[in-house]
Amino acid sequence: MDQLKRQAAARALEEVRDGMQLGLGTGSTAKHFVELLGERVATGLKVIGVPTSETTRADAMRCGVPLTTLDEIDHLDMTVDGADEIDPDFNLIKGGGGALLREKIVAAASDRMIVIADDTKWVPTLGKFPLPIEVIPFGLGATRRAIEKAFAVCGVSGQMAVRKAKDGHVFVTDGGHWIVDAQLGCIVDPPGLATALSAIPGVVEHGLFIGLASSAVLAGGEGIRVIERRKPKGDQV
Ligand SMILES: O=C(CO)[C@H](O)[C@H](O)COP(=O)(O)O
Repeated sequence: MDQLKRQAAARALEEVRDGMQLGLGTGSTAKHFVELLGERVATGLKVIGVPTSETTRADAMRCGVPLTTLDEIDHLDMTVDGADEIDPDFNLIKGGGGALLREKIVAAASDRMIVIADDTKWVPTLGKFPLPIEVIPFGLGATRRAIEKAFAVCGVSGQMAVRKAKDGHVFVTDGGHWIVDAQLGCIVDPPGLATALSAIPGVVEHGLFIGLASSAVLAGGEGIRVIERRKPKGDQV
């Protein structure tokens, strides 16, 4: 599986051009991209990256990829990031690694978002992977009740759990927030659910990426598939 992830990352690297400003994703697949990009930078490629997490920042620095911020530059040419699920409309679930907030800010600031993944991530319907929802710890009970109401309005339901880190303590995001993972099974209307979750005050961000991904590079046993999204970028929630 790790080999497939690296193959997808290598294919995405072919889209990188000299002088590009790049969003650098988070997760095991995106890490391959950062490592391969570092190898190209070492042989003269000129790019600059904006990392989507402190982990990716550390990886990029280790690999020699020059970094900047969205305060210093006004747009990104392309973001390359992984995903937990991708559906045929290019709706995504992201946030398995807890970086969904910065990932979404960076993707939204990019002209293109290429999703790199092994092909098990390509699914007919989103929802088997628990949906990460980044929340403010204050008033969490009220926020959870509001999320349950949003689920009911959007025709989904399921258990929610505050994410724990490996040491058993609550997982805290780079932004200092918590994550609630929701086991929904099948999300019938991802754009509708995204809109409903975005309207809840205690929700900082959610892992539904709607209208952000432009293409997917999927690596599987039978090779690599590059799938382009037909609709133009811009209907993101
Ligand atoms: O959204 C993410 C992190 O917040 C990751 O891109 C997603 O979890 C996929 O990770 P991996 O490449 O390790 O399977």
